[in-house]
Amino acid sequence: MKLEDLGYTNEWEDHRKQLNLDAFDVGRVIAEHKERYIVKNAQKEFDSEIIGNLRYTATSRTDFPAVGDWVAFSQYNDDEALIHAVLPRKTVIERQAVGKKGEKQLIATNIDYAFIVQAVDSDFNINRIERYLTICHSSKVSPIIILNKIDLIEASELKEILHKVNERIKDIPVFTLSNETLEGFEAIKNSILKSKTYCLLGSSGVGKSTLSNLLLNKQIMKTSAISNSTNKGKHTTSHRELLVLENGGIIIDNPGIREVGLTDSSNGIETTFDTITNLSEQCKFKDCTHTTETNCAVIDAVKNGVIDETTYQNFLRMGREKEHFESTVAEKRKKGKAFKKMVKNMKSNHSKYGN
Ligand SMILES: Nc1nc2c(ncn2[C@@H]2O[C@H](COP(=O)(O)OP(=O)(O)OP(=O)(O)O)[C@@H](O)[C@H]2O)c(=O)[nH]1
Ligand SMILES: [Zn+2]
Repeated sequence: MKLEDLGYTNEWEDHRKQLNLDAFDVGRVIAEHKERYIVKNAQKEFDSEIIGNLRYTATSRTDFPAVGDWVAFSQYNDDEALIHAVLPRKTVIERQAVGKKGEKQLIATNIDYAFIVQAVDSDFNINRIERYLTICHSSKVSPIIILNKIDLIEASELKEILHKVNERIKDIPVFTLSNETLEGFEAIKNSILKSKTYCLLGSSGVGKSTLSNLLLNKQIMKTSAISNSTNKGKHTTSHRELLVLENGGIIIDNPGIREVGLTDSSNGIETTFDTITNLSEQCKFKDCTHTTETNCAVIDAVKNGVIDETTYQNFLRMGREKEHFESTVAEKRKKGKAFKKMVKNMKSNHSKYGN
């Protein structure tokens, strides 16, 4: 195996040189568990942790390595290593941290393509597809839609679903699949590119694990415990979340990807709903919210049936969520500043009174 087989490119090599990390080895994080990481290079896997300096200078969770990251590391034992730096990320999939408003949590990095998996029976929901598309666009990950479980519906129903999808979603590949009969499987497998990294997005039960097991020929999914020579209590996860497929594609199958929420998606929403964005240039008011204004090109388009009512509702809802997320971040920053100011005042008072 070569580093390239894990997805390494000249781009990262250039970064490594620019950052003066030549003295270190480079490897990819293939699993993470409680701040311990499995880092893989061309030769082997290392049970790793980050150096203190990286820990102390970290200002948020996103400064820590995540599955998919390229890291500069130094080996200190047969199979143990220290991570010194995370190389710049090409793409990032993140979500709002559970229970922590406004804080982001990395789910996986350096993913090239995301399979958005949806089951055509009970789970099928075009709004949800759009939601995942938004996440992909804001993460700079290229989406590919997979409509799974086609064995559970009639051909005519599938035709209808495909029609709906093609009407609402443009320029994105759509595959149909049955993990059960394997219809459509070869086409998906053959579309996978060597040394490119893929992930699977979608609700629970849509068939993501079944598909990745099929792609992996199953054997590789078996979890094998990492070396016993590592200290007790420091044991890392035994589950690899990044795996190389037989045909050279790389897959990240990661439980964190479930329930991916909407964080600040910069212009992700705008990309998915580019019709709406284009139209909004024709609105009478520059800051039109497309909700109650007169001479709003978007509302008119909805009335005339140019824009689907659900797409419009989705657009408004995501806009509200994005706003909410941004305001909680702003609030946190404000609180942080106020706290710092208070500390500073306290300190200067102390020095004034000679304490
Ligand atoms: N009929 C049918 N059942 C399928 C198909 N794909 C998966 N299933 C079944 O659907 C159930 C859920 O599949 P999983 O692969 O575990 O779904 P998942 O998306 O990984 O779900 P989580 O692990 O909860 O995220 C299992 O019982 C599968 O056997 C399919 O194409 N057709
Ligand atoms: Zn408007």
